[in-house]
Amino acid sequence: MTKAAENSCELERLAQDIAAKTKEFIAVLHKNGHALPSHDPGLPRNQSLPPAGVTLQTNLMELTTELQALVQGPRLHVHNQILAHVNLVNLHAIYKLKLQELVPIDGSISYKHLAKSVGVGEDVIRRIARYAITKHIFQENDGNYLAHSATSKMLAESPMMMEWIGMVCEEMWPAATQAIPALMKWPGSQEPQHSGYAIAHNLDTHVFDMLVDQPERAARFANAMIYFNSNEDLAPHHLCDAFDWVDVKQLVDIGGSAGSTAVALATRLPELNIVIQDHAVLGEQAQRSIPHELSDRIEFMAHDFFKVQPVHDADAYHFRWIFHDWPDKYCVMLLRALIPALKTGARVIVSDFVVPELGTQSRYREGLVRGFDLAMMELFNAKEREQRDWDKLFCDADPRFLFDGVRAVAGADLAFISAVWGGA
Ligand SMILES: C[S@@+](CC[C@H](N)C(=O)[O-])C[C@H]1O[C@@H](n2cnc3c(N)ncnc32)[C@H](O)[C@@H]1O
Repeated sequence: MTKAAENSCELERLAQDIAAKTKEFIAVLHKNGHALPSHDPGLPRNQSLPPAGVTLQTNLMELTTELQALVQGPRLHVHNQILAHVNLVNLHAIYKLKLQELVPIDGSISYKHLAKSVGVGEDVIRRIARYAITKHIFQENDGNYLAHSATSKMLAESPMMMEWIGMVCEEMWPAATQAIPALMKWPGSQEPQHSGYAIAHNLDTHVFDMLVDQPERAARFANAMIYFNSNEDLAPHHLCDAFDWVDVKQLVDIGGSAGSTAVALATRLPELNIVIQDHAVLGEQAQRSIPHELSDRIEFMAHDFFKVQPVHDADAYHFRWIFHDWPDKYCVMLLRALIPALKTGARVIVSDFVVPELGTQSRYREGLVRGFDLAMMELFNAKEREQRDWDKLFCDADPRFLFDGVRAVAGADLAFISAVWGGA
């Protein structure tokens, strides 16, 4: 078979698979009483799909991404990736001008009125809105009025997602433009301040050390984490299914931010007591997020995780999305800071991505994790790690950490990596 014939077979195979999976997806939605996907803002959203629906959704994303790449051909495929950067210009405008809030939930607003409210020219507002409309964000009525689509309505009703958008547009995006200059300026560096973020924001410390003195930016970072954690595939409660918790009565959640993980664990594990440790600046936000009925089992403690661990003899010490913020040298320091507090058999758990070996998952799924990897590079000169990197980190920190492998939980994007303290 010629190469051209093979490609046409590949296209047809993808199209047939897409048609078959779409049918299955619709059947699952019907079976579970869900509305079919639509851009209509009047239809229900946030339908939590059953596991079969989530799998089909992922399959369809994988297949349609592959179909698009083939149909576009190499030139258009790259061309469209480059053009996509203006999506951030558009989302930044929506965030900054609060357009999602100004458009009434059940009505519309004229461009003229909108322009007056935000103090920007009507022509500019119309251009921003009309680009957004091409991405299914907002819809236009009668040529002069802006109304919600399903997506813009979701933005209006998701303040934490808007915080994430603001964080990406104002903190990460400038950093992204400096990521490669940083690599070239400090080749092979193991210092977190040798990053695109540091150049873009004129910093000589780690991002989190800067945030200590900037409560508003710190709160936006924490809110972005709350948004992430509210997505089922990244929800902290999956950790409950990774281990047998019978013997775990006390856990320290190190770098636990405003407490999403602590609340999720304490809700499902009624015997568990949790200490959240983070910078003092997050204490108030954490106190607010702990429900009254859990307040006798969760406490917040201000603690710098590079200093010696003050909570001795806990059954488990947990780091969620901490190690990927730091180069290896600092991860080893984090583990060593625990040692004086550890009793024999204490478990150290890390909830983080594990980068799959190249080609062992779909390009779509592998691309998501490798995207985080580059984001960690731009922000902190840090990285996501493969399984062997995790093993090595524990080993480099101290051979008495007995690496206990990586656990996966169905439906969870993060993996659960752990080691047991074998020292006396
Ligand atoms: C990416 S966030 C992860 C938050 C949380 N574990 C989660 O999964 O939602 C990293 C956290 O580490 C905290 N952090 C950074 N440096 C720290 C330090 N030296 N001591 C304690 N916490 C720190 C930050 O304040 C932030 O809450």
